[in-house]
Amino acid sequence: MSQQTLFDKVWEKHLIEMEEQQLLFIDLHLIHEVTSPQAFSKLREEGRLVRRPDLTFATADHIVPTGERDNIRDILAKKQIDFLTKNCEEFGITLYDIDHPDNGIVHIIGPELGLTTPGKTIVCGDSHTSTHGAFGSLAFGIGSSEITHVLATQTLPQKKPKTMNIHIDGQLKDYVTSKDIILKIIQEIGTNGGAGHVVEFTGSAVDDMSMEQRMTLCNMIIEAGARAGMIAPDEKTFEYLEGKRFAPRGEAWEEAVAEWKTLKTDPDASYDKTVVIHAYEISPQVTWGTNPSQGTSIEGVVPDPNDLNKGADQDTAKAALKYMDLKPLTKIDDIYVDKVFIGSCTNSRIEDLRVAAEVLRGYQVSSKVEALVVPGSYHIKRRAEEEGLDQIFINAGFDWREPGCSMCPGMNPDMAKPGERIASTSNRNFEGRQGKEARTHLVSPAMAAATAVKGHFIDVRDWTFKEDGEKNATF
Ligand SMILES: CC(C)[C@H](C(=O)O)[C@@H](O)C(=O)O
Ligand code: SF4
Repeated sequence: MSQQTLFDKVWEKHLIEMEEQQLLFIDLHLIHEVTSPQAFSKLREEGRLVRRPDLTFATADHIVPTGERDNIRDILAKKQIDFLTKNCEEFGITLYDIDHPDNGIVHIIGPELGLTTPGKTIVCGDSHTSTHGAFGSLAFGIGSSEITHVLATQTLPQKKPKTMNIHIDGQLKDYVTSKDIILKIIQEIGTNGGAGHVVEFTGSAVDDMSMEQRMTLCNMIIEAGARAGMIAPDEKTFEYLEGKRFAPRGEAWEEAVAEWKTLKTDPDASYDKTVVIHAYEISPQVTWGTNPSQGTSIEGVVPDPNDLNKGADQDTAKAALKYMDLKPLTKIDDIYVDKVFIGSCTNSRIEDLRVAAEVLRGYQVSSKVEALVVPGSYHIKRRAEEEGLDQIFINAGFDWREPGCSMCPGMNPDMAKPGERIASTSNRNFEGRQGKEARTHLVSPAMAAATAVKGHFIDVRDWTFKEDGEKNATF
């Protein structure tokens, strides 16, 4: 039999038709309040039902207020929430609504409820659906008409994408995380570098990563234009999933694991494209521009656009510096921020909160900074509170919130003011993303915590620990 990649195996297993347009069976359809209303309206218009409500799950996350839960931003937002509730009731779909104990960001709750498992095809009307690929599933974002199609038929016509391997070898330096790696990858291959491809991450650095770190990696590969990201399941994947609510149990679990173990790229299978990254060369990253590829390491400086390739690179860098109000050659650690946001489907899981709390313990947020930490789900919130992380954040001067997308998309009351500069653990730094004229710098949770204390970017690796466990910052 011919040698296949992980992607080929999952794709083939779900193929229903192999004509020009290939038709895939969809194992899991996730839904949120922003992109589903139109799709349900269309369904109603056509007099159709949801084909597999048992494979469809919904949550409210984007417009949800993380302070007072009922402080919904505007009439449109209120309508979206009400519509989601009504649609789920009418079509028999499980909804983790605003106050449900399982509520959270869609890409956080899928894995933590065990809905996301290896080998599944998973779709959602949301670009960061790629997150679920960390479990060896084929997971990607879809548009509104595709949502209708999946609701009505549980299938999706697709053109087969190409494959790309990003091989990350070597060991990560302390306090360097998969967020730094993915920012570096996007800098290297560009915001279009993955276009038309499903990326499989391999290499010793990926093997060493926790499931949460892997999710961050897959979450952001979409910012390099890729269709999806995938990582072959291994013992860590099985350990993460065992006992989760919707994960198989008993004999079914044993059978599932045996099948999941076959989900890896065969030794002689080839990819259409391969990129190699050395993990040990990577430092904590900070973006300076208005797309995720415009970034550099914490030891670096804001580039001089004139030093970049003439043409598009120069033009976009010039426009970005103007919007970001940054001068060429400014040292990254000389950039001061007004706000710090720790949250989003990229970096709001328990390990993200733990590392940020570890950096923060015993310190105070700078008096010039407003800081906000938003767990990705109620499960994470409760877990963090059990561990006392909330107290570390609160004592340091952070606001401790209810779960939701919060300041990531600027679609709920958590917004930055015009001109404000934010160190953010989210995934997009586009113009206006976190509020009109707001300026976003993407960083890891550890970097965000250290920046909150100093008031400007700082290399979190300068945070050292005394033997008695007390903090001793060496800056
Ligand atoms: C609202 C939704 C369509 C959007 C997406 O698809 O990514 C949002 O989640 C985002 O991150 O910008
Ligand atoms: S946290 Fe941000 S990136 Fe993730 S789904 Fe919500 S808005 Fe999109």
